[in-house]
Amino acid sequence: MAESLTVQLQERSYELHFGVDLTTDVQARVAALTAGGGRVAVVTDRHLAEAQGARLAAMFGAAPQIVLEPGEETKSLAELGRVLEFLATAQLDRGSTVFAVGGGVVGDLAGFAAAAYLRGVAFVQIPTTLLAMVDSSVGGKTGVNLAAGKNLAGAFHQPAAVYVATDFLATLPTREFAAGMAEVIKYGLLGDAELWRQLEREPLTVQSPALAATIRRCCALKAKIVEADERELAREGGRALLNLGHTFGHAIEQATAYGTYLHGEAVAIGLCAAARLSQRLGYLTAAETGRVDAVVAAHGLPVKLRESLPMADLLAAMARDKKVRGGLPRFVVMKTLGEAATQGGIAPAFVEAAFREVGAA
Ligand SMILES: NC(=O)c1ccc[n+]([C@@H]2O[C@H](COP(=O)([O-])OP(=O)(O)OC[C@H]3O[C@@H](n4cnc5c(N)ncnc54)[C@H](O)[C@@H]3O)[C@@H](O)[C@H]2O)c1
Ligand SMILES: O=C(O)C(=O)C[C@@H](O)[C@H](O)[C@H](O)COP(=O)(O)O
Ligand SMILES: [Zn+2]
Repeated sequence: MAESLTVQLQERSYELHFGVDLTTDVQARVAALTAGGGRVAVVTDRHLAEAQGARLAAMFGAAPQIVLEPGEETKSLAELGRVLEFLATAQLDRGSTVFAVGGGVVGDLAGFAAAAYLRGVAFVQIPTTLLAMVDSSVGGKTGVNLAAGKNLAGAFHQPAAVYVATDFLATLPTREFAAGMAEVIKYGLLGDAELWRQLEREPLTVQSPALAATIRRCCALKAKIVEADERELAREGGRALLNLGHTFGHAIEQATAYGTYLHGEAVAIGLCAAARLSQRLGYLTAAETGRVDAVVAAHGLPVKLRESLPMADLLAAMARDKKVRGGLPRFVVMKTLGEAATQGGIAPAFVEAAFREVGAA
């Protein structure tokens, strides 16, 4: 039996359903949609289709399906065009629903396609990676990368529902599970000291009895933040707090052309850099920075760049961060381990020093 949680956003409110399998719940939704005359189409990727093809067939039967190549390169304008053409060929109308079944790449791309197709159709998220379960399937940020930078084109488009079936994780590679843990660690650091202490006491694994409850806890925290600042408009704090570690992390992803680090790995290094910046600003002690490194490493994630990257490339990428205002960067810093804040006016030397300490040249 699925447990649920509502993301309260007036007419855009929706349920997150948590459980194991959830095939019958998804079948029931598809049946209700089609009985009402709606069409459905499925966007997924090749790894998932290979690992969970039987489950996809059980959920969606003969519904039109597009299988994308896995990987961050798929979050592109070219692939967006392909998905839009697929939706048109499948003759989806305004009463139709797109199902995004996969990790954050599928969810971000399919969600953006759903936002753009016919100027907006419904979409449902079925996250199949840890990262997508705790973060990308919730909150309605959709989009693709541009040559100029990460997530530079997109839309806020909330899903109609999210089905979090944790047993999808049984086939997820270990490296991908660890990447999802970077976002879990982020939640602990930005606003859940109890979760942070739990991760410090004992690293979370795919076998942990606490895993399902931890996924729900992260979703509940994200839901609260999104409910308060859906479009990231707050002058301070607000939804931008979910960007902890990302100003550095996105710069690392972009400077390596998305080919070296998974998003979660880049965020992990970004969290370690953000801790160093927070230390320089007088918020964290050296011992606390060490504790951030220790938890990141204990979850199989990098604390430093494997190979040095030119500072100029990283700073150029940071200049395109969405938190920049009037040409000036803003950062998410840790006031303590469990509380974050946004801050502008930080000396560039502090930022560069933090980046150097995690391996930038
Ligand atoms: N929209 C948001 O709020 C938000 C939040 C965080 C991250 N993101 C974005 O999400 C993306 C990263 O998502 P991700 O970490 O899920 O990566 P991903 O979507 O690339 O999936 C990771 C890999 O796991 C495979 N896979 C997925 N589910 C599987 C399963 N159950 N069994 C076997 N293999 C499976 C995929 O094919 C892929 O190879 C990045 O583009 C990032 O920017 C978006
Ligand atoms: O939902 C949010 O808000 C986030 O910032 C979550 C991040 O984990 C995620 O990586 C997001 O895609 C970053 O968005 P961006 O606006 O910095 O591109
Ligand atoms: Zn992220």
